Amino acid sequence: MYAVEAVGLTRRFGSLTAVDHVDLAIKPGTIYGFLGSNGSGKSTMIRMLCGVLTPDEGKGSILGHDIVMEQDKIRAQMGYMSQKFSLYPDLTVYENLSFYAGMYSLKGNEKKERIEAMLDMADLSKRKRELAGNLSGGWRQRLALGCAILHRPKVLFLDEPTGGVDPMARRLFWDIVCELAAAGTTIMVTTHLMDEAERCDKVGFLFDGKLIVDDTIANLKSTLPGILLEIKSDEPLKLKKIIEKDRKPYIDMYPFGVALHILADRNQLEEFTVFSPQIIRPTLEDVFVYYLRKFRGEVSG
Ligand SMILES: Nc1ncnc2c1ncn2[C@@H]1O[C@H](COP(=O)(O)OP(=O)(O)OP(=O)(O)O)[C@@H](O)[C@H]1O
Repeated sequence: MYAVEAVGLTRRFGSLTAVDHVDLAIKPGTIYGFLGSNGSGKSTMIRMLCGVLTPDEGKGSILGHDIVMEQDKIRAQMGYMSQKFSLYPDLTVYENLSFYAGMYSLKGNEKKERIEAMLDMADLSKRKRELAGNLSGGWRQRLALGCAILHRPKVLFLDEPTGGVDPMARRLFWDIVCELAAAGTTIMVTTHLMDEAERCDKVGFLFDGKLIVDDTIANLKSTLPGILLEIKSDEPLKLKKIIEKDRKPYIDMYPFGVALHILADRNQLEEFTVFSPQIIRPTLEDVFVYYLRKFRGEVSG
């Protein structure tokens, strides 16, 4: 049984199709990274899976339970941390955890134990009497995670959990996420950051509400066609124009920071020797650029 499954899941807002017939099948214990530019539909997808929004078409299930009809069976097994961490700024760290414990119907010793475990996990024991509103970003984020996993959910949705958090706090957060997954929790997490995506077992890439990539990182990198060349240049756009003018053959070509990346077949390599290219291993960003350009029909080769 899949931990998270969707078949043709669709949601419209007026004439806009925010999520467009998305299929997903995520196995238990997976960290699934959900990527895509602003407005591509990631939050809408997660909000449908969490039962906050009703789909217009398609079906979804969490641990085999229908996301529309069986929310009561899902709620106790699912955690959700939204973009705007839903903490109460006027309550202390402890009171926030206590409030969420109440929402999950945790009582007595179990409630106490779980709150202590979360304070420990988030390294917040010394700050348990501080107001949540006074915590800095990284602490607030870990408190929000603590509130979302108090009840030991089997499936956890994290919607851009590390926005506005410094790199050190991000790393700590991800260490916790990886530990949860190693213990069997299925995690679906949205991010804009490639280093975070690299820590996922599988990634999905949404564009205009459509899922255009859905695979393991290793598979995605190994199925990129041809060989990837990097030509360092302060003016990659100018270099691109020169190569286009020379009508050199390639599969795809695009500026990449202070370089030009060219995907080429092995037998096309010698065409580029004059530019002293390096053969490089594709990054996840190269993979997304390729699939996005292919989806838009912009890949020439
Ligand atoms: N409640 C709503 N009413 C109308 N339009 C909405 C609503 N929620 C989302 N949208 C629109 O649906 C599209 C997808 O939004 P969504 O928030 O799912 O994208 P996203 O990929 O999560 O973006 P971001 O990375 O900025 O969070 C956007 O065009 C957004 O404006």
